[in-house]
This record gives sequence, structure tokens and C-alpha cells, in this order.
Amino acid sequence: MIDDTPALQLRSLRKSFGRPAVDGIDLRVRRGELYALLGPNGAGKTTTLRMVTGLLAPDSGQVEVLGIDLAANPAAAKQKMAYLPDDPMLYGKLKPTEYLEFVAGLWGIAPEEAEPRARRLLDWLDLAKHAHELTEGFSRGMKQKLALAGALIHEPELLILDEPLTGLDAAAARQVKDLLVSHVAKGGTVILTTHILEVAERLAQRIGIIRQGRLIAEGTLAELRERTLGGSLEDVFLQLTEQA
Ligand SMILES: Nc1ncnc2c1ncn2[C@@H]1O[C@H](COP(=O)(O)OP(=O)(O)OP(=O)(O)O)[C@@H](O)[C@H]1O
Repeated sequence: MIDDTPALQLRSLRKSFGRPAVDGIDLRVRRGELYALLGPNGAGKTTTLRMVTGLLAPDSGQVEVLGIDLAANPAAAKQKMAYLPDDPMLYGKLKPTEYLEFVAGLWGIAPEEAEPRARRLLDWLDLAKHAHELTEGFSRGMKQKLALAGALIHEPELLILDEPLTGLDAAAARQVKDLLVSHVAKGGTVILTTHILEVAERLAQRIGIIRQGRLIAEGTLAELRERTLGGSLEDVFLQLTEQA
């Protein structure tokens, strides 16, 4: 039997901070998909992701991660996903290996299992040569990559990343993009927000556009083009968000 449980299902998700930030979002992301959420500043993207990852309680609506209801079973749902916030927090007095061991410990991963995983991630993200330096001396990009490694240490199926490429140089951006594409190629799922339209255009199978807390359009780039006057993703985006 084919398991068509979506990686993520949102039903009428709402959050208001005095005024609505997320105003009834329904979303379904398939397993094995790379889905990009776009939207102008303040559209509600980060608020949506924070509710998906259990950091913020919705006013109403439902979040289901790989068929698990987040509100009913938060620990099981969180085990399935990783969240990379746009301003990840690290512990400056730890070295990358210590940080990854620490995060692995929080997930209850045995050290003999955590150690090779950490080494693989540090190699992959080209951080191995800094493995024994304190992270307080790291550049923004190095911190971002280490935070990503920390988010991946428990080998989650669903990766949720808020602006993962902001502040990365070309080489680091390439490493992170390769990692995301490889995750999807292995059957995992990635949901990311980005203001870099070219990233969405090149990586995402589907793109969702959020405006004023609502999902106003969704589809492949070709489908979004059909709904508008066409042109580049930038043209399509600006038309859909009425910024053109
Ligand atoms: N903790 C909070 N308290 C009050 N208002 C908030 C809070 N978090 C978000 N908001 C408001 O909710 C709205 C949506 O914000 P959000 O950060 O989700 O937007 P975004 O789409 O991620 O924007 P950006 O692209 O600028 O990161 C904004 O009007 C913001 O000011």
C-alpha cells in the first residue's frame, strides 16, 4: 500500500498579535518535496513556521507532521522534524563537536552513534577544520552551518528552515543547497522560506506565496506563471503580492 501521509498538513492555522499575523492557512506538503514559502516582509512566514515547530501555540487550527498531531503528541511530532530559525542560537563557549554532542544528548542519541554523525555533518558542511575552535569566534555563515548540523543530528525526515541562505557566501550557500537537495533525493522533505527568488525557482518543486497571513497562491513555477501575466518568478511574485 502506498503511504501518502503528507509530511506536513496545516488546517486553518491562525495566530493574532492584536491583529492577525497568520489568518487561516491550509497547507499540504508531500513527502519528498522541497517547498518554498515566499512572501513580503511581515506576511506571516516565520510565525507559521514557529507554530509548525511547536515554538508558538496557534490561536486555532491544526498542525500534523507525518500524520502526527502536534498538539496531541508534541514530542513524537518534534522528533520527526528539524527547525533552523533565521537567527539560530549557539553556545559560544562550546566547540562544534561539543555543541553537536550536546544536541545529540538532548535527543537521547548514544555518543557512539552521535560521534560519526557529527563528523559526517561537519565534513559535509566544510566545518571539520574548525571542529576544535570555540564557536564564539565563528562568522555568521559558520554559525549558520553549525546550527544546521545541530538541526540534522537526530536525522529528521522534515527539515524546516527560515531563510537558510541569508548571510552565506557562495560556497557555503552551495553546500547548504546541496545538502537540502540530497535530503529530498533520499525521500526527505524540506520546507524553507526565502527572499532569494532564484533559490525558490531553482530548488523548489512547489512554491507557496503568503500575503497578510494567507496563502494566496501555490503551485509549480509554471502553474504560478499561468495565473499571472507570466514572466520571471520576480514578476509573478510581485504581481501576486500586488507589489508590482
Ligand atoms: N512576537 C510577536 N509579537 C507581536 N507581533 C508579532 C510577533 N511576531 C510576529 N509579529 C507580527 O506578525 C506579523 C508577521 O510576522 P512574521 O515574522 O511572521 O513575518 P515574515 O513573513 O516572517 O516576515 P519577514 O519576511 O520580514 O521575516 C508581522 O506584522 C509581525 O510584526
